[in-house]
Amino acid sequence: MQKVLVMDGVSEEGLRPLRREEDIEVVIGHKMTEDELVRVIPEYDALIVRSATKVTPRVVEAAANLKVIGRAGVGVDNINLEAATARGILVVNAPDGNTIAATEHTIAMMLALARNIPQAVGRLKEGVWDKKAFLGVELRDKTLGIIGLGRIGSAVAKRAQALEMNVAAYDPYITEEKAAGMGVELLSLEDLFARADFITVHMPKTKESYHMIDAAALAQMKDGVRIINCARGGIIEEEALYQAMTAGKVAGAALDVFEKEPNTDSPLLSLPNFIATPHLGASTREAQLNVAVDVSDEIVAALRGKLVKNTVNIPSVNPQVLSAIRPYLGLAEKLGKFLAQLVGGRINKLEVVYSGELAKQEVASLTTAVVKGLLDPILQVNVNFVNAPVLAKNRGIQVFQAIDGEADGYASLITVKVYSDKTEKSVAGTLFGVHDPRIVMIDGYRIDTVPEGYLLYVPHLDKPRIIGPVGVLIGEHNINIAAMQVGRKEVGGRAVMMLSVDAPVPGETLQEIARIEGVLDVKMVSL
Ligand SMILES: NC(=O)C1=CN([C@@H]2O[C@H](COP(=O)(O)OP(=O)(O)OC[C@H]3O[C@@H](n4cnc5c(N)ncnc54)[C@H](O)[C@@H]3O)[C@@H](O)[C@H]2O)C=CC1
Ligand SMILES: O=C(O)CCC(=O)C(=O)O
Repeated sequence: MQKVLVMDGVSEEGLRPLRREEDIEVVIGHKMTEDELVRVIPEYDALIVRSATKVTPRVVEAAANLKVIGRAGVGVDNINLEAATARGILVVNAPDGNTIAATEHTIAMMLALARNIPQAVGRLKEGVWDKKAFLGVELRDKTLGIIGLGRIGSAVAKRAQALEMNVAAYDPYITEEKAAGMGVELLSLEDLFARADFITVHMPKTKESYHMIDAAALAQMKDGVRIINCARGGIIEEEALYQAMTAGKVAGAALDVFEKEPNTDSPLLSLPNFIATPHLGASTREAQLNVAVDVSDEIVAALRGKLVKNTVNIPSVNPQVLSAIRPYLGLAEKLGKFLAQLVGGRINKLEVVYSGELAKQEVASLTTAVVKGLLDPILQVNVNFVNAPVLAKNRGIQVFQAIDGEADGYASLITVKVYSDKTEKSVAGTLFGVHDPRIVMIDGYRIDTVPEGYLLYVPHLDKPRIIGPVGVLIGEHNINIAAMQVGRKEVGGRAVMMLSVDAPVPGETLQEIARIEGVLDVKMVSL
């Protein structure tokens, strides 16, 4: 039975995909301190959170059985990705389900800001009919500056255009053509600050975006600018915003998010032209159902080892690419595992070259599979697709990936070369048909070996009275030889013998084989 802990009031209805799995137990958690979460987390295989629960390094460290963390929403800044990745815990999110909710909230905040709606409602509820105090501004013909033109930013742009606003954006990661296709002018940040009457931010909180709107940025803006943040607290420096509002530089601001949440004592809340909501951007019935269903589907897939679409800490692979590379994943991992057992010394470099049909695919996941295979026999920790690249980096192993059109007559070929401080070794593999993996080259020697079970690798000199004695020694230990191939480049030169055996050959037999005249080395490999 796998256990999933669901925090932060994720929609119960949306948990249906999890609830219908008989071998998955869903536990609804109440609000917990970090210490409480640290205490209970070892029991769980999966954790689902919104933004309230902080998945800190301590929580991750304690999570002995955790395989996946699901964020029922977009932003994952409450999850320590570095710690999760190092522990091999997959992090997934639900990036599409609340786009419209956050977009509509942004538009609602902009309109509320322009027409002082929250303040007017407050006065009326106090019994004051005050028409004069709440003179607003129109949106038509005003310039809206959007910082971050992703899912929500573009949906905001579309709605602002319907309100007859001029829409400009700053987003260093999208092309001018893409923005132009939305009828949005892409500007530098300075130009956006200089031109916008309203500014709304829609990017994640990163090192780059943290306090992006600070005193210096505010000083570059138009007098009377209005600012909205329905993305993440911390993008706007709140103290600087407070100063700019009291100085009259900023005519109004609307925040759905604060640097510290919950937040009920921000000085901003005392300003009459400041409005705020308690992180309600995603709080619609529809969005909460969408994100809960999406994240539940992802958790089920992750626990079953199936394709997960919205991975945050490993590259997502689109389904078409995945179906092309999936048959090679096992082979790639075995090539790494094979070399790990052949190469001696401290590994410092790995090269993976893809040829033939595979050279046309996105092969990053195959390289991760090779790294996983290479590290698995070496490390004590659990190596998986999430932590393999980090573990390689931490051990100083440089990983290079290249493509080469020539597949040496095969439909596709994966060639892996490993360098250590003592030696270098290479192996190449292919698939015959769809399900038939083969090692076809070792150190440039042609061979044809099924990468499975126990393999004996014996480089030797190409001369009589070597193959026979090796076979006899193995037979004397009652170990059956299932297959044997020899590869050589020239008669009488060096050659490679590969034997598939039905059981591991004991150490003393390996030593006896090594003593046969002409045998250069002997290694037992288990795949
Ligand atoms: N208030 C709420 O309840 C909600 C908040 N959000 C937040 O909204 C934000 C945006 O979400 P999506 O549009 O779905 O994300 P997205 O990933 O589709 O778009 C983000 C955009 O920001 C751009 N960007 C990244 N760094 C930037 C920088 N330094 N300067 C300018 N642009 C930058 C990216 O190129 C991308 O186009 C996220 O932080 C998310 O957490 C999302 C949903 C609900
Ligand atoms: O779950 C929520 O209410 C917040 C959603 C959010 O901030 C996000 O999806 O990034």
